[in-house]
Amino acid sequence: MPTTGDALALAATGLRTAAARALGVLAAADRTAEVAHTDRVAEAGVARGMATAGIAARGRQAAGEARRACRAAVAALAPGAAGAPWGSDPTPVTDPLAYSHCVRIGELDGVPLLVPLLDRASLTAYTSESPLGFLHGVTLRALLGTGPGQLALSGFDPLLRGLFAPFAELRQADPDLVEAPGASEADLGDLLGRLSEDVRRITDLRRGRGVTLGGLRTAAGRPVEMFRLVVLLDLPHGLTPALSSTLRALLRAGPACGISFLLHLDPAGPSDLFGDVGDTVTIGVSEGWSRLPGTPVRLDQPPASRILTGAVGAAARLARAAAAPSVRFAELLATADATRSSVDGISVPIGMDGATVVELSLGDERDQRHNVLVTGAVGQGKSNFLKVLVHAVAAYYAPSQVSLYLLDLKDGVSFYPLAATPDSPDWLPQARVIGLESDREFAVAALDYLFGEFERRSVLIRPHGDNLATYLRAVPGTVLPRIVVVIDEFQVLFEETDALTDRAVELVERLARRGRAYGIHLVLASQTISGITALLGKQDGIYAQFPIRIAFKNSAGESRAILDAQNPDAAHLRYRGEAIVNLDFGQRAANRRVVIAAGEDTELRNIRHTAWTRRTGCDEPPVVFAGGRPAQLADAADELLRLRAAAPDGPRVALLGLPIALPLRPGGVALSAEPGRHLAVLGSGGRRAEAGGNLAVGALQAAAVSLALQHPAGDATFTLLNGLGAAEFTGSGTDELLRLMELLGYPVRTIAAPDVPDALRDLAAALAASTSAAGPHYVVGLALDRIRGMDTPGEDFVTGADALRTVLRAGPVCGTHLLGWWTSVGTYRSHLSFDPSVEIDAILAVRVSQRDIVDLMGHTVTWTPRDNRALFHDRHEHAEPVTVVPMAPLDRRTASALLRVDWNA
Ligand SMILES: Nc1ncnc2c1ncn2[C@@H]1O[C@H](COP(=O)(O)OP(=O)(O)OP(=O)(O)O)[C@@H](O)[C@H]1O
Repeated sequence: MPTTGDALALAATGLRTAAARALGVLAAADRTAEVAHTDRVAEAGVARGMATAGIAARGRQAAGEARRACRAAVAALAPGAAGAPWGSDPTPVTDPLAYSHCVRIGELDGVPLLVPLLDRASLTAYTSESPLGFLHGVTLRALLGTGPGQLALSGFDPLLRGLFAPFAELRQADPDLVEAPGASEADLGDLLGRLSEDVRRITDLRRGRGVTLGGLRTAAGRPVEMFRLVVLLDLPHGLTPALSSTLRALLRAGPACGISFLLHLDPAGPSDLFGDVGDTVTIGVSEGWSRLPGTPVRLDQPPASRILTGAVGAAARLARAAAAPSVRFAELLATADATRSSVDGISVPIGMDGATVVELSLGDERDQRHNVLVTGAVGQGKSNFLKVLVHAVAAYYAPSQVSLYLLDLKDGVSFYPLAATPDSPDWLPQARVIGLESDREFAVAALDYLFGEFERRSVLIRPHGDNLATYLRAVPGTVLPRIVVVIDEFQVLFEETDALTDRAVELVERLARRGRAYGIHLVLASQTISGITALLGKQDGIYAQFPIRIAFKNSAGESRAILDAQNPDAAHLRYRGEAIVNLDFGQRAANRRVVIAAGEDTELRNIRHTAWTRRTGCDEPPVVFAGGRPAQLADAADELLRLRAAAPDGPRVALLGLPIALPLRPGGVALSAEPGRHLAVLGSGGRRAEAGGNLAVGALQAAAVSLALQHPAGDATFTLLNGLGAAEFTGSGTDELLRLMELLGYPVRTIAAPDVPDALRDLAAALAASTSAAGPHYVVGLALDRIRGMDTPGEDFVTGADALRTVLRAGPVCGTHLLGWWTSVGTYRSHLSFDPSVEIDAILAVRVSQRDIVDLMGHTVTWTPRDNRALFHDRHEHAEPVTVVPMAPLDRRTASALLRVDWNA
């Protein structure tokens, strides 16, 4: 970077060469320069050069070359927008060491007129007009020409003109960059006092080196201290004789310490108060003109407010990015080789406090902490922290030492890469359960499962003083990993007022309170914990089980909610990724400001891959629940093979979907010979493709195919009663079903809607006459409520509905089972007898209202219809209904995948 001296020399050389070459009047130019030199304005050095250039150029027609020379000087002295006319979108410089030695204030005969500023001088402007436009222009130029976050603004605004209002965004980015201007004499005294301190401190830094702050920064190659521009309005307001002399001292000593002043004086006051002090340039501003010796200068128009706010915004963004401290995750993990033992706890590095690496320790001993609460406003680094924590655990602990249960209750994608994906076959072996876009049901199911694990462990560990470490030492060789349960956006668990929330509160409370003894630790993260009403009253009880509090930047209210009523410090954090880490229930004295490591994607991928290749004895991939995706029958191949192998000895199971429970395993209705072993699918099913297509039809297709595969001997028949129109038949993949069943060896007999009542009458008659089982027969009914004539008596005075009831009553014992879908619950009721539950045990409700659910399943059951979910109740098997993800309708891909399976393996 050229120094000011270089640039001045450059300007002078350019000027002289240009002048000499053009006219050979170097002497005259020098004389002009000399004239200018005697003037106080030109004392400021660069202004002198520029004025000279302008005068020389005007006088000698060497404007072109002189201007070129000037341009080079301008670029060096006033980088970027500091020296350029206002364009439409002035941008800040990005070099952290750049600073505005000079700023442009106008033009002199077509030559930019620069005045020296940072590191060199101060500027006094006399004007009786509003000075704000001029001062904002100079301030903005200084800001844009100085490295991001390297110029701080201080001010005095006794008439409350809104001195720094346009710089509010910079203040938001970093409050240290824009101090709120003072207005009273006391404020001015305080400001000048602090500045005197700064000058003393920076003078100490420079001692013996004879350089300015800018020189010191250049020599060090890094930003040592920042520059400060002090804008004082409406002087001599507030200026006592004592303060005046302090200010004079600061004008002399400040610039070399990086502190320059921009003073506005009212011409009605004492004239030329500071013009003779140090390197202060004085100009008078009047209607856009300023007078230099003998030469009127056209000042630049103040920047338009759009330009001003846009440019300040750009500077603020750069300042924010440049200022944020960053810690590389890889540096923290230098020696991670997955060999740590979790017997006595888990300890992993998460960030830095200054030069100290900060570890997070989870354990049960007196000096350890067992559960963690995390909050932070949107985008402040909470998800990054959870990723860092999970990957640090994977880097230090083998799967035999730690198991991770990871639930994301929002649409977050943070945990997505931990499971195998189409692009990368590896998965994180420490992860046992990954819930992506989990809903409350899945989270509660996971907590239920963990509570089962808690009870299992309690039987083993209780005899050993309820202490995991004692137990593991007493029974060497036992593998009992510590469990870390991470729930992101955990407040979703408690959002409703229903039985599920009650269960969630109960489970979280129990696991938080008692899980520690058995090596179960909770990490609960949320944007907000102040609004969790379900925990009101219990709050102290539950949160008292979370000694570790990690608070990213948030509101003061949230800070007090997560830390302590007396602890608003998370609101004062400045950078994203910075957090208060507090191991003492949020007590303010225990606050530690930590820069959490930044988990960069490639680093995280490498950690996962290493963990995956090292996964000895852990070949089971994690259970992945992707709550937003419909279930696919092709994914149930393992379960189908198991059912097929068990088929000769037990009832066949019609698979319908994925019950939300752990272990996550496809489920359905077992069709034994007992009365009532049929299935009713009720509700509209939903037709939107993005909601998984018609899930009622999908569930029935899955039921048919899964039953067929459980009759390896080919000893079953299938009949389809079709109430669907042609378009819906094809659109719902039912033609695909027929094709697949044919290929599997089970051609389906399809009965068209008008023939259904007769077909039912025939079937009822055959069943009534039969005394022994006629062989398995599955009757699949689609849209049975759309079949006309079900109530019309036939020749034998029997209606289709009568025949249906006979089939339901007489079917199971003969191996005949109905799997039927009714859109309307009312029609379903009218087709069956007074109490349908006598005839059909199992109901899958897809898009059924709460009122109908109460009617069908009892008044204690609550249900909100939603995409991709159904409520399943098999009266015979379960006391309570369960939520399931129904199987999606068949398509060509699923059918091909099913055909590729070797069912006889
Ligand atoms: N410790 C950090 N160091 C550096 N950059 C970070 C750090 N933490 C977060 N960031 C940056 O901030 C961005 C937002 O972080 P993150 O997604 O973790 O925020 P969040 O609080 O989880 O947001 P949300 O609530 O929207 O999920 C990240 O993309 C990352 O670039």
